[in-house]
Amino acid sequence: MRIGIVTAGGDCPGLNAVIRAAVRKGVLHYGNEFVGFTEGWRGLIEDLSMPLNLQTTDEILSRGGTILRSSRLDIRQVHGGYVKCMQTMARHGVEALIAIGGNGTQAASLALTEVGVNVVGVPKTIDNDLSGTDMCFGFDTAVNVATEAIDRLHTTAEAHNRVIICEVMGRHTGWIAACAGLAGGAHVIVIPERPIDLDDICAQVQYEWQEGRQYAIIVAAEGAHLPNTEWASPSRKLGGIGVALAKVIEERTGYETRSISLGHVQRGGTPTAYDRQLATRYGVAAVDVVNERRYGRMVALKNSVIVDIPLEDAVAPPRGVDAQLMGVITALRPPALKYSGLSAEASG
Ligand SMILES: Nc1ncnc2c1ncn2[C@@H]1O[C@H](COP(=O)(O)OP(=O)(O)O)[C@@H](O)[C@H]1O
Ligand SMILES: O=P(O)(O)OC[C@H]1O[C@](O)(COP(=O)(O)O)[C@@H](O)[C@@H]1O
Ligand SMILES: [Mg+2]
Repeated sequence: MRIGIVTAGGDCPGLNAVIRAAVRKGVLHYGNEFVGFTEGWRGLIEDLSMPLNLQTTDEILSRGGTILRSSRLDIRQVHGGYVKCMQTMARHGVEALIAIGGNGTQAASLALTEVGVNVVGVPKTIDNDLSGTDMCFGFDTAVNVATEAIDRLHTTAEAHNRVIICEVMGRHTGWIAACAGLAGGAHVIVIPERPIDLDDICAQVQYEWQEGRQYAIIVAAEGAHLPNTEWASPSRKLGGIGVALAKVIEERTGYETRSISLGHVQRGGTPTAYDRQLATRYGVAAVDVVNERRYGRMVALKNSVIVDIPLEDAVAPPRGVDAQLMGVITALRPPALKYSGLSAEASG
């Protein structure tokens, strides 16, 4: 059987590990042949491809990004987009497609499945919020990068008696903020699942001064909503919430506040060992499902075991930070803090 592979949406570390594993299992155990469609769905629409075999996928396990490149090109905006994808697959003699991507990619895969294309999905999003799976590869790497940054921010914040805000990725959900914030000992964690309560944040910051620490680290997911500002809408352009928060926190508390945004540093570079092994397990499972001809499925991690689920389950609303993790965050702070207005020592 000839199988196509595509990577679409934002990249994340581990995409190459999935590709390598799928190709190795497929070639060595099923006699499959592979073709890689490049630049996301553009590759299928415009017939852009590269050979995938044991040689072209050698030595890519630890490499970040994707040898297939990626894009957010929207098939729905291309006239006859789905038909063009089918025609490209037919031209290459491809019977089935492995689509590695997030909610958008899985939605496109579902639409292709509905018009008769054989697709198996592999879950990918740095935000770790894809429905139907407990974990996406790339997330662990991002959490490690963010944690190291937060560790470093502690010492410089302490040296200058400052509040420092670290803005991390997380469009709809705050998994990176929550996990890196906990791992890095952040004093405040701000996530999109809960509207920002400025009084509460300022109260937590003041607490760090009252207790004698005299500095504070805030980790904020870039998708967090700041009510009554341009950062209120869930559909706004991402980026900038840290700067906005820094201004208002400094005004309200009187403490000098800085903000940094980690941005795409979180998505670049080599995957952690955890992400390499998870991505490899997904790649092997995907090629197994394809060879069993069980299409319209996405491989997933459930309770530490790789399973496969209907694509319909993957396109459900994003999976937010769960109540237990929220409970851990609140367990580490005093229960009833109250913002007492601009602090005397800061204003004086
Ligand atoms: N509801 C949808 N139906 C069909 N295709 C979609 C849908 N949403 C997104 N896509 C396609 O999937 C691509 C990747 O989606 P995007 O959200 O950018 O990345 P990801 O797959 O990581 O979520 C989009 O550019 C678009 O072509
Ligand atoms: O790569 P872009 O287009 O700048 O998008 C950045 C955003 O994409 C994400 O990395 C994840 O989005 P996807 O899962 O759709 O790829 C967000 O966390 C991030 O803020
Ligand atoms: Mg998406």
